[in-house]
Amino acid sequence: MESLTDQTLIQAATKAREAAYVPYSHFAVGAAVQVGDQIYTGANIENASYGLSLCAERNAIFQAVLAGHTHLDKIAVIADTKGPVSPCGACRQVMTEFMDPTATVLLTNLDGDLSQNQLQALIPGAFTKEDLHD
Ligand SMILES: O=c1ccn([C@H]2C[C@H](O)[C@@H](CO)O2)c(=O)[nH]1
Ligand SMILES: [Zn+2]
Repeated sequence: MESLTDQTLIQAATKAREAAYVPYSHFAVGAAVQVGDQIYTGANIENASYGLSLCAERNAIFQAVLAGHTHLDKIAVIADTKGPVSPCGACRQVMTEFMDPTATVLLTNLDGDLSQNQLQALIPGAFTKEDLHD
């Protein structure tokens, strides 16, 4: 089995983005999580009560978790932004729960601008379960 390429993961995020429900912001985001040779996808889903909206990244991550995976290898995120899309703080924190600090976060846009990051660079000093209790 050939290993899954970054382009394949980005394509999955791009396809997932088409299902975004964004009647308020009109800002569609797609995300795809890699676990081994499997891919779980998500898009942002908004609500008339704006604060209940959920980002693409968390929808994709939670799909993977619901399928039984709590250790995720990689995530790709795409939106129609000037440069590579920037995940919100909540999503960076949720990535921290299920990905290694050195795991790759691929951020891109519809023009193909791509930034490849280690998660730890996107959320320095992240709060983790190690910070709980003593
Ligand atoms: O990385 C991001 C940034 C924003 N959004 C969503 C939240 C909201 O639905 C819309 C505008 O903020 O985009 C994401 O899904 N991911
Ligand atoms: Zn977010």
